[in-house]
Amino acid sequence: MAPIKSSSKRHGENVQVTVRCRPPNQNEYGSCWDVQPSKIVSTDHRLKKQHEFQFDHVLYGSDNEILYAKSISNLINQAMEGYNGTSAIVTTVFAYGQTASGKTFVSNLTCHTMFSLLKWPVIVDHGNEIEPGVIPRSVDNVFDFIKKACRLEFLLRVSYLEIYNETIKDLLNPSNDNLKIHQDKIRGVYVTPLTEEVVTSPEDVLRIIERGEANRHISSTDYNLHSSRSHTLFQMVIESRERSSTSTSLASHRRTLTSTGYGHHAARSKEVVRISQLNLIDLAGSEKAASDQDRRKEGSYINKSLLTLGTVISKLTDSNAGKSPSHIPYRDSKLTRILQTALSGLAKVAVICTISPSNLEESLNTLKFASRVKRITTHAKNDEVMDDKALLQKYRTEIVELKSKLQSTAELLQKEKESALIAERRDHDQQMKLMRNTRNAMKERIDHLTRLILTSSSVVNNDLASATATLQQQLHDIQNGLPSPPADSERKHSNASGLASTGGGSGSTRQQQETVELRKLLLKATRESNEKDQRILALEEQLGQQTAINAQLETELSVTKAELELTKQLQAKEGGNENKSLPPSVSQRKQQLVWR
Ligand SMILES: Nc1ncnc2c1ncn2[C@@H]1O[C@H](COP(=O)(O)OP(=O)(O)OP(=O)(O)O)[C@@H](O)[C@H]1O
Repeated sequence: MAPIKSSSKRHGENVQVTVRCRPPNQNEYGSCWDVQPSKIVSTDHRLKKQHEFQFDHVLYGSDNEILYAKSISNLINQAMEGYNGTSAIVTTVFAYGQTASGKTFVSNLTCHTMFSLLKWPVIVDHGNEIEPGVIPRSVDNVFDFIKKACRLEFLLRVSYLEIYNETIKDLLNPSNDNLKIHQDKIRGVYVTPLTEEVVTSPEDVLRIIERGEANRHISSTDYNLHSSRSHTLFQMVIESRERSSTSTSLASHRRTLTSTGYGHHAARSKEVVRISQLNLIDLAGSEKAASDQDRRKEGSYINKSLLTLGTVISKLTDSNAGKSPSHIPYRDSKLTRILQTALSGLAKVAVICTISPSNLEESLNTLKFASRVKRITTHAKNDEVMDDKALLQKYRTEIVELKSKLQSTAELLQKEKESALIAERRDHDQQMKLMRNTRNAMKERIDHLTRLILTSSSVVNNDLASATATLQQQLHDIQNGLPSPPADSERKHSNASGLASTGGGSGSTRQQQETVELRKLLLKATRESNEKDQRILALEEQLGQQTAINAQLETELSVTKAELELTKQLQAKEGGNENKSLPPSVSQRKQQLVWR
């Protein structure tokens, strides 16, 4: 992916070097060094001559706050805002020194102290009281900066790797233990495939470091109880851009997409995403041969890569001093290859060299290394990148696109909802109509069936209903002064009784007559019905009595049969006449049964 726009400005400056001499531990007595604010002088008479070195800062003791404030803080702020207030840079901080001289104490990556470090207490680490080191302070600084930078927006991603025995391992994904180094014009030298995690709080960062620390090679050696057996690189990529370009409105998005190019400066500058890189490196320390075989093997890899680092620094110093440029062996070790961008002068670099107070020879080597590094001139490259690799830009674009999609989806959804409501209402109406029709049909069917089933009361009701209807009709006719036609019942009754309708009598008289006749009919029907009911009741009672008698007879019959059987058996024994021997009760019962 080619960058849309990248601009570079160069400002030459020396690497910033700080030397810190740690206090003696319980096995050490006194110090071979006289430490002054920016100068360190050897005081040991074993040396043939006195050595004196000048650095940006020379410190003694354990105060990490002063070390951070003097050597690092400024650099981190520059990384965040872009120095000269215009652009972003690559910043590399590394700690260099012999084993057990205090490099890890400076960077302070000890995982079990990480979370308490955020609260800035005095921590006890391996029995020593320590303060938070460069890494937690830098993380805090980064987030403090973001809090105050109202006109900018940021996106931070971090990675964490180690170089152990010349293989590169992803500390955030330990199964990825043979990472490769690549280089291109846009990204410079980079390691791949390396896990990068987007972070949004200091806690996020420290949690990630803690995860990485758990996978790092740390062992006990002859010189240090918790010795780093690998070089580690903690990297934070800081993307930033002007907040005015964060407008995520659809209109502005469309303007951006349809813009014919980025030629117009104002329009272009709004879209610029600056990418800074902050590299915090904790080197393993040079050491003499260890007694343990594994430690010896690790030590030889550590020493070899540090030696290559020394050679690279020497060659760089030579070329900076105007001597004919020679081949710089960056590729001779993974460490120098990874540091190539920083060491070749395209970064702002701060080196913290640590020395032990009593180790003369090793400390002298460290100080010589430090003074060589001090002579290197770097040219921090200001990258203004409009590249679709910039996550910030990518995420913003995605947000705008998603918002636009969300809006159209919401509109579509609303329309769908409305048409669904209309359709639903239509369906509902149809269903209601259908149900109403079904209900009516059912009602009609019930009425019809009810009418078909005749009962005494239904018949009486029918008669009453038709009589009532006739009466109502007649009443209606009377009220309207119309001659009322004779009712069916009346006609029947008249025919039956031989009376002929005169047709000339007054309406009310005829009406009264008809009413009387009807009443008679009703009374007769009711009487008949009552009589029938009574007859039925009497018959039911009779039936009940008969059933009871039958039951009694059944019982008696079975008793008699038993008695008969008994008698027969007795007769058979006695050999006598049947009639003669029948008991009187049995003969009587026989007669009763016959009679019944
Ligand atoms: N400035 C200091 N003040 C007090 N104690 C210190 C200081 N620097 C280092 N120490 C202590 O010295 C011991 C060794 O320090 P540290 O582990 O940081 O050394 P190192 O250079 O990282 O060693 P290695 O290269 O073996 O990892 C630790 O116990 C540490 O607490």
